[in-house]
Amino acid sequence: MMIPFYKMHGLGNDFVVMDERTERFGLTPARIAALSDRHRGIGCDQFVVLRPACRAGADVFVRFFNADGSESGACGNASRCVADLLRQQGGGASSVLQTQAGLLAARIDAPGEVTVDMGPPALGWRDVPLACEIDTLHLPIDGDPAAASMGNPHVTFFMTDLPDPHEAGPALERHPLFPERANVGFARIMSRGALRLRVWERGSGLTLACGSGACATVVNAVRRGLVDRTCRVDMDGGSLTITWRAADDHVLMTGPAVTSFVGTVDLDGYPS
Ligand SMILES: N[C@H](CCC[C@H](N)C(=O)O)C(=O)O
Repeated sequence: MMIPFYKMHGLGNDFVVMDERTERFGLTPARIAALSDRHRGIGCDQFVVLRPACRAGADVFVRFFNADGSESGACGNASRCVADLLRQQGGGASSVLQTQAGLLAARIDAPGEVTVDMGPPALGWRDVPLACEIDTLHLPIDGDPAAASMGNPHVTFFMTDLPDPHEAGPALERHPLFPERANVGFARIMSRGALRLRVWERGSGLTLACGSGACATVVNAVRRGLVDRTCRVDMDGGSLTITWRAADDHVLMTGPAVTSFVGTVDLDGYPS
């Protein structure tokens, strides 16, 4: 069964996008993980599935899956890519994405430049979620991190020298304090308007960029009084501009979206 897919990326955080708006392809977690494998499959950080929207005002329902097959409520870089894909398919400059974390408004600012309203952060311990009632601004973990949710769990360590995320990332991703695991951000403040970030992502490992991680990191940095509400986030793959808007508590994320290629894959060769 030959199925088309789009290969896309946001700052090198890459995706396979499959469109199930008219037909289902039996995309189980096992099949998604096999397709996401960089040696035996197509290869990607996240696998994105489009479904018909079922909430009023939404243009499409988008589901995000990590390379290990686990599902996430949010994926900022992929959200920008889906918005650009809708534009390529004849949509206008504005679209609304239905996600597990809520409705996201997206706007094409210029070709390949997209702003997504990621909605408000969730800052309570149950929201992240954490395993017990704890102040999310100072977690009882070495390095005194903060935690926040952008529809997915993020823990942020503020440091002067960024470590190799491969060293501490895997254990922190699965720390007992995070019952749904966590995306682990390592951030260095450069000024009131800029920070450097590397993220060990839940279910995918180190990526070149993490959109929801950039949002959560700016939120946590503002909460700590370290940066202003509009901040540039520099990651290995490039930079995003994040604004945590005081007027409505929403977090806006602006950055690129790229279609690398379109392909087809025979799903019969992958486990169901
Ligand atoms: N690994 C994340 C999902 C992808 C997030 C990242 N790629 C982004 O751009 O937000 C999680 O399991 O919550």
